[in-house]
Amino acid sequence: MIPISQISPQNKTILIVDDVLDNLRVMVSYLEQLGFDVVTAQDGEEALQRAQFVQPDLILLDVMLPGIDGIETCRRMKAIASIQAIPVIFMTALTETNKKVEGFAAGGADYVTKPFQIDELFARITTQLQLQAMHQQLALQNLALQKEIAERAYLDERMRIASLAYQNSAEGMLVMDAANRTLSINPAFSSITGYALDDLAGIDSQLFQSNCHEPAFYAGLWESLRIDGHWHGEVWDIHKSGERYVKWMIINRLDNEDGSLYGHVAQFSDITKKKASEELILRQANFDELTGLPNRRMFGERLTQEIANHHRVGTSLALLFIDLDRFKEINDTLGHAAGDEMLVETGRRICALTRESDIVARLGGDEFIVLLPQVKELHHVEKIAQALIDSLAAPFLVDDTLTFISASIGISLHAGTVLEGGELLNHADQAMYVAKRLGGNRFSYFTPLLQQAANSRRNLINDLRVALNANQFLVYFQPIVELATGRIRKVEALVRWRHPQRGLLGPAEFISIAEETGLIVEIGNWVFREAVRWAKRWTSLVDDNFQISINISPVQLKTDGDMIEKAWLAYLAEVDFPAASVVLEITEGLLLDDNNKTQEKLRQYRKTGVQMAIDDFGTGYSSLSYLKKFDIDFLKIDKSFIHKLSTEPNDRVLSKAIIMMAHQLGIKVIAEGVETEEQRCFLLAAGCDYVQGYLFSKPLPPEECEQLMIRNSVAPGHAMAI
Ligand SMILES: Nc1nc2c(ncn2[C@@H]2O[C@H](COP(=O)(O)O[C@H]3[C@@H](O)[C@H](n4cnc5c(=O)[nH]c(N)nc54)O[C@@H]3COP(=O)(O)O)[C@@H](O)[C@H]2O)c(=O)[nH]1
Repeated sequence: MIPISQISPQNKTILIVDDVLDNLRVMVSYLEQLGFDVVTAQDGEEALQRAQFVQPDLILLDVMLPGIDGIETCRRMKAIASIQAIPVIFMTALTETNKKVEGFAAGGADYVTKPFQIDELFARITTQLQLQAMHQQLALQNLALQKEIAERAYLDERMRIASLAYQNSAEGMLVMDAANRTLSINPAFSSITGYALDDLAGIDSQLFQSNCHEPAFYAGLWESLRIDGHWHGEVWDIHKSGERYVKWMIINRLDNEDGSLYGHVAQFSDITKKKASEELILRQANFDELTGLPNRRMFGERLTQEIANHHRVGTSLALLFIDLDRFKEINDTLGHAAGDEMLVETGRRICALTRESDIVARLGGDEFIVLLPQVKELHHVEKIAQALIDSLAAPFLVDDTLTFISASIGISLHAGTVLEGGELLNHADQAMYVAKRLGGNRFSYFTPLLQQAANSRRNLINDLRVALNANQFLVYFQPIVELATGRIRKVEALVRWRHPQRGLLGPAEFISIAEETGLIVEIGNWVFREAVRWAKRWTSLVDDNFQISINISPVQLKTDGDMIEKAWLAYLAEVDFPAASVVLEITEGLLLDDNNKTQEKLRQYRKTGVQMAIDDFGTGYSSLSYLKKFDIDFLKIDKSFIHKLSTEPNDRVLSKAIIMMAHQLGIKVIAEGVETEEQRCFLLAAGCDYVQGYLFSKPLPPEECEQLMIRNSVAPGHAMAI
């Protein structure tokens, strides 16, 4: 409570509302003498405006006013938020007793009766000001109190949430004092470690010291906590049951307000299962499931490391590529389980003959590899290779049966020259094939000659990559002649590569590389468009039944899923060339391909109207039943067959039989490689439909082929060779 004596008129403003000017003058002069600031108003409306504008500390309000009286003025003041707290003292006449009661009801704080004693007026003013000051003080205290309550509630809520999180966290938590005694643990701690608070309370927890790690590990941990106040990492620990587990743990130092150590808080999660599954994934990615040996991926990594090492240290390293001879037969005759058993035993025998520093891996199938990282003498490599061959030639006991197998080993050496791992492996692979070609059960080195072939192959691959954009491909055409009339009815498109250094190359020199590298897809698409472009031009020279034969590689079919449906048919529509005028030449192998997708694809092509020819018939399975199944239009008897017609009576019989059976199946026959008049006559007599070969023409550049066709259309002949 502020004593009255402390209420000073200084800086206190009083609004006097009275319509009698004399009254106003007397009161203003008196109150100003006492030190108050005074403002005046002469009616209720003016009083309301001034009060809001001036914000006085107290209002002296006459009851009797013109317009709205003092009671109503007070009532309106109490309804205005900005001034409703200002105390109002009514000034009443002696006779207005009833007005006093009304004044209190309207919100008045006090009253003075006119004519008033000056001392009484002062006493009432200061009392109201004092009360006002007390109200304000109380309001402030109230505000502070409310703030404190809100803060406390906020802190309580935070504590509640923290406690909920602590109790329900999936991570184990532990709080320790400065002497590492356990103060508190949460339920997850107990479920991960098996320990309850009673087991640990007050005891030096030794939490971080299960001795699963070397002492230096724990020393490092404590050192980090001491210096950084923080540590995190993987810790192996022992569950109360005695089982080992691994956890991911974060430890933080807790300080008192003065900076001294309070203790530590540790939180951790059990990562044993996660780690085990990570290890399993890593194992599956890097090791062969059957033999447990490193797989191709891991071997590749180790080889790269060893080559880098080799450059640093300057030693030689050797790769031994081991492939079992006739392993397929074992699988086919004894079954895959027996094959697997042999592979496991093969891995064991190889490991038994190598040192720990050597790397043994299974690349897949029956291919194993040994890397000898520090080769000092060549004869040492040979000794190991021979020992491996001898060991693998020893009988295997599979299913209580003694089984024999042998191995071919290719050796590549890395000494001096800078080679990449893949290249080294490739060399060993090539050398292994040489050993195989020599009969197997032996080893062979990667030689300079093989090296030369490998280099030239690599160059050819590089050249092939740019050949298409450099317009180096050409299409030659070879006529296919109707035997009965001697007329050219079809031409076969045959690709050529005009190599900038090596001249004109035939497909035998680059198609297999194009297939291996996948470039055959782009090349094949280009050949198709080029062939169709010329064929369209030639249809008018021959007739509407004129056809263009285009070779298609199995790789094209397998790589570019909907090549024919999309690109080729769209091109035919674009240039308005009928699908039925295109014959796709495929090999018999494709029909026998177990892959349902390939077979389905062939059937779909057939539905588009494109015709199908089986190329090189007679060199493979020669299965006529497949031809019917796939609705084949033409069968091309292979040139090797035709070339032997004059010398091999059996081939003559077979050729006749093939032609007859094909006709019975509604398939037309084309004989390839017809070089002599004798062959032509025989084929004519045997009822063959078409012939193709040097007797009529070699494959020709398009312009020359066109000239030949013009001549042939005028004078069909038997021998047209130019
Ligand atoms: N995927 C693709 N493969 C293609 C493409 N172009 C060709 N090829 C394949 O290459 C094979 C060899 O073709 P090529 O060297 O052009 O040989 C052809 C003829 O020159 C040759 N032939 C023709 N007549 C005779 C002959 O009387 N004697 C003889 N010794 N050889 C002759 O045969 C080849 C054509 O035969 P074929 O294709 O079997 O009808 C070629 O076979 C295709 O497989 C291509 O664009 N894509």
